[in-house]
Amino acid sequence: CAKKAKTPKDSNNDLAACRMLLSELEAHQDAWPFLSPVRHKSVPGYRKVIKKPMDFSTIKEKLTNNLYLNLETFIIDVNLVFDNCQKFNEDDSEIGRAGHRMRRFFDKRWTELL
Ligand SMILES: Cn1cc(C(=O)NCCCNC(=O)c2ccc(F)cc2)ccc1=O
Repeated sequence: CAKKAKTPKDSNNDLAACRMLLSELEAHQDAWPFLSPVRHKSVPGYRKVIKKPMDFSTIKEKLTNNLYLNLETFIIDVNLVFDNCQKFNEDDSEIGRAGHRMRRFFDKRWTELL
């Protein structure tokens, strides 16, 4: 089917949805490893292994500075947080488990928006 043209209203709705989703992520009890950038000085190997660090505070900053074109580009950054977490942490670790729980929560919430 033909792509629906994006109106300014659609973009504003996307922006509101991103803000809402981000605030729910930040409020989640398992969000603590993702609230601020990983301090690579105190996490050996992180800077070498993770090429594109991302965290919820950086996403919030990008949202505030209008750097997300739409819901899709926002979801790409949120998934980057969880992909980085899976890459660097064992599944059976505190932070690894938190990452899996947060990804499951996020997938459920944004699909409820569609
Ligand atoms: C995603 N990731 C995070 C870490 C990591 O060490 N992250 C900081 C944990 C310590 N930070 C807290 O405990 C905290 C932070 C904010 C807050 F509001 C309450 C508690 C290491 C590897 C990795 O892949």
